Amino acid sequence: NMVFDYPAARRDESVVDDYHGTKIKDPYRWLEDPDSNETKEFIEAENKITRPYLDACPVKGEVHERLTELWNYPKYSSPFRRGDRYFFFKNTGLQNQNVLYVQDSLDGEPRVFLDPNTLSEDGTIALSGSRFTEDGSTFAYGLSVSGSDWITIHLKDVATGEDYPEVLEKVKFASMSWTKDNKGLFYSRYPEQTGKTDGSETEVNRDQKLCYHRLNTPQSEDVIVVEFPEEPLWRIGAEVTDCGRYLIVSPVRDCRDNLLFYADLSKHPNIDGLLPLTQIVHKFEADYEYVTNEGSVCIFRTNRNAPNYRLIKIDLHNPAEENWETLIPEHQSDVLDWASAVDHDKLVIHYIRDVKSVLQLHSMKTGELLQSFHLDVGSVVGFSGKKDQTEIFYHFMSFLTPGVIYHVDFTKQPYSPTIFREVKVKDFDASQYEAKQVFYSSKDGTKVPMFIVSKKDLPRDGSNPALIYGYGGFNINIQPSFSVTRLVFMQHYNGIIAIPNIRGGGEYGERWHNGGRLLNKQNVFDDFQAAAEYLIAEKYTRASLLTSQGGSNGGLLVAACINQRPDLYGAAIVQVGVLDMLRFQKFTIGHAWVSDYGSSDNKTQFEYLLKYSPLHNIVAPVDERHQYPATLVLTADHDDRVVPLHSLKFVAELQHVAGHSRAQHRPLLARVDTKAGHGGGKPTAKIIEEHTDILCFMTQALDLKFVK
Ligand SMILES: O=C(NCC(=O)N1CCC[C@H]1C(=O)O)OCc1ccccc1
Repeated sequence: NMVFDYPAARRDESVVDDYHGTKIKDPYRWLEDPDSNETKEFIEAENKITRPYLDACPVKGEVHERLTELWNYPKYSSPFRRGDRYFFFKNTGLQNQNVLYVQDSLDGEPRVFLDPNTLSEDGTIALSGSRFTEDGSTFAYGLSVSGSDWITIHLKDVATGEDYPEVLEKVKFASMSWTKDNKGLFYSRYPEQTGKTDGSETEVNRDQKLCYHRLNTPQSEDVIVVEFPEEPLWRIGAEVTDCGRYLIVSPVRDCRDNLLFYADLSKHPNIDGLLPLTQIVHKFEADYEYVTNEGSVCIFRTNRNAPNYRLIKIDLHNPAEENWETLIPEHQSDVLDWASAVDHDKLVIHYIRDVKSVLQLHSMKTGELLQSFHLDVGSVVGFSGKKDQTEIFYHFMSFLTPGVIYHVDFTKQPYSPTIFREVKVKDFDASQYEAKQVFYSSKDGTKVPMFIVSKKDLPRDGSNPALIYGYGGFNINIQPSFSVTRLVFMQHYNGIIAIPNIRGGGEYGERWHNGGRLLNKQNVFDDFQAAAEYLIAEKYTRASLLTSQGGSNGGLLVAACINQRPDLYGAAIVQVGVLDMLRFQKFTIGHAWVSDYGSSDNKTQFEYLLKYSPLHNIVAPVDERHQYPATLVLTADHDDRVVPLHSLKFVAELQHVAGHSRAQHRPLLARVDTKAGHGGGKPTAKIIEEHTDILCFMTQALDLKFVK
């Protein structure tokens, strides 16, 4: 094995924090300053050892070439009507950013409406959020640079394609919603702050305001319409109702539960100051999401007294909870994932049943089931339709289906879906592969579902490399999806893909989320470890051929799991991970994550966090069996969702504690990208580079054979 000369990063033993009486050292605190020369030199030194290791992979060329040719298939979004035009996103295959097209009819000649690829040479400027006016005459769109969460909002005249002169700045986590008179836009923004706001800064995001922008005026004339000055960490969501009369305001303080207010816009034809709000939900106890309304009666999707979610009706003119009515009651096992009004009096409802998508049509008046739309095993990954439209489109995908877009025309009975568009991947024969779902037992006996995908008829003798991917948090559901990179791993390495739907996610509603957060967080790691043990016990693979992979909260998962059970994995891929659990809330939007993690400001939660925080639980391997798996930590300089300092401090500590141990032969490396962020909006070229490096890391670390 190559011996690694890890950078000798300075350890400042003088940095000691006192958490409720417990002293905790933080010797790499200096790595929290992204602008210091010392930090820049550290990053350079890390890339200097990682780059040669990855480039030494003998099959790097083949992997890159194979990823590129498989990636090169046309990708489409569902078409959507705005005003009297249709729009859809398309990528011919290798374009860095998807292109927005417009057509005058579904089979009309598509014309480029907005091509973000023209905005930068390297594709690092991405479209991030957009909203058409009700009449489809104006298009508000956000642009993000180098993967940052910060966007600037631009306004385009749809007929001429010309941008209005103003640009809205200091926007992040913005809900955008036009008034139905097409004259102005509600959006959320942060105040001017000292220092950079380009996504490379780590300052806390605070004091978000809801503003109203009149089209064709400078941002300086915008009006603050809603603010909660005594709650600097709240983010303010807002949406104009379908009828245009009300503004629904939903403040959120972390990543679950919101309050509800509304403003009656009919009483304020001139929006020139703070809007008087009527509060209808007064406590952070549940999620409430506006679906549609009929007059003053609004339909919300909520988990209030319904962990699997339900639809309720709230009359804004009589909003007390005792007057709320249930429109669609909670299903005892299916999770109500989203609902959308269509064709005036119907609702399209998406359920998740054992991690698979179910799509149904219900009556908006009675809630009764009208019909189901048949789906194969897989996921609905896109949808378009509106209350006043008589058609819908939905986009289906699965592990072995790259994408099918269905169309339902409600002007014709029966409502039967037709295939609007089906994409194929060159020389991919799905019949060579199989995707199945198994249920395995976790440490506490909980049954956890797991998808296993691979070539058919692989030997069950532990000789196959496997890749186990997890997330486990924030009520997020990891449903089946099509991935070219996983296809390369299956096709050319005889690899097995395993995706356990571990607790912390929302696959089984709020109970599943609660079972994997706060003081239950260890269940998430136990579920993941049990999945790895299952794969080994069932002889799908063996520890030395098993790679674990996760990003962000999933990066935390992978890092915590290799600390606790380094013997279970041959390699570990820790992408943009949350790794310093004692300090995450101090940077950018980290404070929003306390709903899943708790906070070190709370003694009980501190003691729990300290037990699994990746940065604080690195131990030197006592023997080769307990050496860390080959570990690749990835981050990027404009990640302002999970700031890079997490990865830098973690890899410095890992190299210091484990890297210098005689028992540690496997590499412990960091790959720090530039002009890149948390992942959203990443150009295709950068994605292919990164996935090539990950497959090359696995090839080198596990000595895998690439078969043609
Ligand atoms: O922080 C998150 N989401 C959670 C998130 O991005 N997390 C949570 C942990 C690390 C990282 C991840 O897993 O991607 O989004 C910011 C936001 C904007 C508006 C309203 C609420 C929240």
